[in-house]
Amino acid sequence: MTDVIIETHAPLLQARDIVKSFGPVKAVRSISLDVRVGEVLGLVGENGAGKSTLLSLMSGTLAPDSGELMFNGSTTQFDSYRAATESGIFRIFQHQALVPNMTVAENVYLAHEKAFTRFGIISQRRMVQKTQEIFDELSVDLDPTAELDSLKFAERQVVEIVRSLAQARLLGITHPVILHDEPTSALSREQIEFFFDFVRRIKNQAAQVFVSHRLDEIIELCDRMVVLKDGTVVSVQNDPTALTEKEIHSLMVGREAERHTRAARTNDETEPRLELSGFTGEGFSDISLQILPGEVLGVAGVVGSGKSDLGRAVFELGQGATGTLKVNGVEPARQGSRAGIRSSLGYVSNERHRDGIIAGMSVSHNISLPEIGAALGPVIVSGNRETTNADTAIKDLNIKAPGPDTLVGNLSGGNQQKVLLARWITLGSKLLVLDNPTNGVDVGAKAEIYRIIEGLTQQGVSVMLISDDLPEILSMSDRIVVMKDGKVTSTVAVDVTAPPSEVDLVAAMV
Ligand SMILES: Nc1ncnc2c1ncn2[C@@H]1O[C@H](COP(=O)(O)OP(=O)(O)OP(=O)(O)O)[C@@H](O)[C@H]1O
Repeated sequence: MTDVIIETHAPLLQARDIVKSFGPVKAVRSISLDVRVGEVLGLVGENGAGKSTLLSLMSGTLAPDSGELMFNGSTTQFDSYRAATESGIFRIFQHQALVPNMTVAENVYLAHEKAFTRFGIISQRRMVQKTQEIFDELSVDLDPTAELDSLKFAERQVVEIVRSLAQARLLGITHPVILHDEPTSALSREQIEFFFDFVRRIKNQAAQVFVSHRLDEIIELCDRMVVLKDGTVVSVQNDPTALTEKEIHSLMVGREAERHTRAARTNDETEPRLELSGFTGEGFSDISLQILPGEVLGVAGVVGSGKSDLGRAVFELGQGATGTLKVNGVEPARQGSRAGIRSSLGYVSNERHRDGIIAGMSVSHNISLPEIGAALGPVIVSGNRETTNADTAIKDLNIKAPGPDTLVGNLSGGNQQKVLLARWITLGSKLLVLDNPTNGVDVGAKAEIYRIIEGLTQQGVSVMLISDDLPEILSMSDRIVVMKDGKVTSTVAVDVTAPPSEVDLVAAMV
């Protein structure tokens, strides 16, 4: 950790009584808050509490219905994200806005090449030099000439933040506002340390807001914390370290989170639901494992260990892979994901935006998609059944949506994730491959999802739970396989009364 002497500053960005509704949904009801240079302000709240809407209002993607934004002491109105960045407000998303096959320096000055152009020629040398200067100043040990692709995810995130600082300087702005929107959800613990260290190091350079569902991270990183509930600020805490996760959660919802404890597997069927032997494909090799009916097999490993590749390959029934894959004792034809669905497999990917959700479709259509997608011929899903299924899912998974016809793109991130899970539950899949299924889901909803998974396993559903969330994998799994460099390096049986510690699991992972 780097020690930084923090200077105190006047508020850089202020929201005053800001209000935003979407039709009947009051996403933000009269919120006022200050963001200051020298601090990281944590923003927490349940799924749908209004965090993303507030960030969109502060960064010009949404206009408030009423209320005002003050930047540097003057009332401001940004009519686009571009206008906000030109004033020095940057939002950093989980899905990085970087260009993979360009160099680090080119990414840092993306869309600002003009500053390095003379007589129509871009001076790469000056761009690299400027990037190196800023890296030196911020003690960033990265090569400006490296291709972005060669960097780890957390390093790319640092490049994105440096870009905000560098571009602000080009525009003559001394202190930008940096809005970190759930930046850690795709990071391993080691990468989180690296990222946090950098965020702390730039405290005096920018005013930073940090949104996360991981309350331990809020306690670890943030100097102040604002708790949102139903679009209002319900609490401002000047020292989050004085609180426990449980206390923060009770501020968020008005009750304390229950820690999930699981009953041991009761199913006594012995024919494996899934059996892999010598299973080899892109990103993993020689995998041998079994999952029994009603069993949760946790798959742990650092980012890049091959666990996500393995999960996807199982769902695709080993298309393009070698070795044995059996579902219920039979080797199915390796025909990809549609055939996987027909073999009663369900899959939640860790990239909900890339291969999960269809934002422009309703909740009910999103839920019935696999049924339609997997069919060999035309299929009729009655509108009534679709609506009933969606109504049930909304109730069971506590999806915050006005109704089954709501477009999924209009739901908060965590609620979109619940819609993805609902697909497979509705379809009655017997083997669920879940890759970080509670990514972006709040603590309360997580407990609901765990209860649902447990209910499914009691009905004989098997689960391959791939997760970077160690408490999740430890509390949900009957057995855990640990992967490293594409191979299974150990298998741990979990005794529900005395599960292994996180430290033991991490030691096996690295
Ligand atoms: N474009 C939109 N159209 C309609 N409703 C919307 C839209 N964007 C957000 N909402 C609604 O506004 C409310 C607040 O959503 P928001 O995305 O701000 O929550 P959040 O706190 O960021 O949640 P999460 O933690 O799940 O990301 C939710 O009820 C959501 O469904």
